[in-house]
Order: sequence, then C-alpha cells, then structure tokens
Amino acid sequence: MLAVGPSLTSASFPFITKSNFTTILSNHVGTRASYSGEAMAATSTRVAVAQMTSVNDLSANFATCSRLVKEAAAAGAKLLCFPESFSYVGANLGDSVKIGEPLDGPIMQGYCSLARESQIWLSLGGFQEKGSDDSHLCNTHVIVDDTGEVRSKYRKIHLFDVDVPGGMVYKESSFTEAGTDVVAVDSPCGRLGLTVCYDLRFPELYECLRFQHQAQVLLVPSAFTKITGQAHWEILLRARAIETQCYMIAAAQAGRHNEKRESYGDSLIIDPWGTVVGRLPDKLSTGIAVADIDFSFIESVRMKMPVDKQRKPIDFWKSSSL
Ligand SMILES: O=C(O)CNC(=O)[C@H](CS)NC(=O)CCC(=O)C(=O)O
Repeated sequence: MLAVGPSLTSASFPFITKSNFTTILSNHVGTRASYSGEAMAATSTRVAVAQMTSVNDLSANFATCSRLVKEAAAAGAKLLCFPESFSYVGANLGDSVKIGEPLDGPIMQGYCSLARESQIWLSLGGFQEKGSDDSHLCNTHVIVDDTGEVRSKYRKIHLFDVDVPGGMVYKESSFTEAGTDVVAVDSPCGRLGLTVCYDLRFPELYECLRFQHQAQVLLVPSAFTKITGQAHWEILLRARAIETQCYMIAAAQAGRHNEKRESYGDSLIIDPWGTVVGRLPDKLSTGIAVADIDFSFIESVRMKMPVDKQRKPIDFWKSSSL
C-alpha cells in the first residue's frame, strides 16, 4: 500500500531518507538562543509526524509503523506521532470492535517493543482499546516512552456522529464509548496534551490543556474525511496553535483504505505562532516529517503576547452583556 511520493525537499533541511517511498519535509531547523542566557543550552527537541494508509491487516500496518519508527529514530526524533487507527482500519462497520484489545494485549505490546528497540517515544493515537463490553471500544491515544512503557492514555471525548455534507453518515458512538478525562503528560518533547481527531472541533478541550494542564505540545492523531479535511483541517489546526500558543502535531491517515473509505492526509507540525513547520502533503501516502520543538520560542511567544494573564472568565462576559 505504499505510494511513491513526489520528491519534495527543503533547501534549509538537507536530511532525506534513503527510502524512495518517504520524503521528509521540514522548514523548522536550528536552535534559537537559550532563553535563560545559558550558552549552548539545548532548547529544542526533534519530533516526527507519520502519515500512512492503514488497512484491515494488523501485521501489514505494524510493518509500515516499524519502518517509520526506524526512519524517525535515524532522523534524531525523540517522539514519533502516528495517526488515528494506525494499527487497523476495518473494511466493514464493526470490524474494528472484533480486533479490540486491552493495552497490555499483544497488539500494543508489539508497538511498545518498537519504541524500546529504537529508543523513541511514540504517540499511538486512536488505538482500538477493548471497551467495557464485547460490542464497544474506546478510541484511545496511548503515549509510550523510549523504554517501551505506557506512560499515559487518553480516551477520545468527542465521538464522530456526523452526516458529512456530500459524504457519508458516521456514528462512531454506535461502537465506541466516549472518554471523560483530559490528559497531559511530560515528555522530552515538552508537556504533551492528548486529543484525537474530531476533538479538534472543540476548542475548549485545547484551552483546558493549555491553561489548566500547562501543555506545550498538542497532539491530534486523525483520520479526517476527505471532504471535511479539505475544508477545515489546516485552518482548525493553525487556529488551535495560535490561540493556545502551543506546537501542534497532527498525524493523518491518507488515501484510500478500502473501496468505501478514503482519508484526508496533509499531516502537519505547526509552531505556537501558527506557522507550518513540517508537512506531508495529501498525495504522499506514507512517510514522516520532522521539526524541532523550540522551548525558548514557546516562552517568547507567550511572554510577548500574554493571553494566559489577559483571559477573562466566561461569567464576566455573561454578566456584562446588555
Ligand atoms: O473508525 C475508525 O476507524 C477510526 N475513527 C475515525 O475515523 C473517526 C471516527 S469515525 N473519524 C473522525 O473522527 C473524523 C473526524 C472528521 O473527519 C472531522 O471532524 O471532519
């Protein structure tokens, strides 16, 4: 299922993988001066975002992920972020429920081994975690550290029950239990805020991750529909980056999974000023892009435009209207 991508390179970033199937594109390089004034202090960490076309074959998807993990580690990334449903996309409604497993089951343990072998943190978004009964899953975003330990898990709060204009009707809640907990976790790439796909349309979750949980990097593993992705994906992601002053890492499923299903690619890494610093275009189905998380840049954006201190509680607006 690998597509040969066009040869996109960035003049400012000379690293290109050996594989002809993968293109790395990044514009965000170089470490800015240390904020605290310490000479040569490392203020940035490299991250990678993966794009893939998962299918209804657990071992084929695992093989693709395994290759991308090695590429990300070779590129010096400390964290690689996979899209929603990285391990499996069913061909028929309900197929994914049949392969649901707990986090200590063999599927997730296989991915933990990849993290351990390549000594890299993994964001494994949209894992089909077995739910509370045999007919339900949780759509779970799992963070695994570089020793292969599960560090954190977030269960998708907003389920995709949507009649896509000009497209299909989705009812994720028919086989998925919604989560309730907001989750952030520390990592070498900063404090990560965990979300999944359709959550992106609910800015209050991202606000909560930034202003109550002190997130610095917001993760949005996704499998957006072609129609909604073309219309909304980049705009929503850049808006979340700008309003939260966080990096966004949005890994996307891309291309055709089966005869019924196609996703909108365009995996993105966006900086806290809203600039796209890493991208995998929709037509490139499988690969990684890398960028540097620059902690001094986060500090500088937040210090110069201190929206955290200037925010007014919603009650203020209610009581003062009219
Ligand atoms: O079912 C699976 O295999 C994995 N889950 C998904 O693909 C989910 C639920 S169906 N998709 C989305 O949330 C798309 C959101 C979207 O496209 C938008 O917000 O516009």
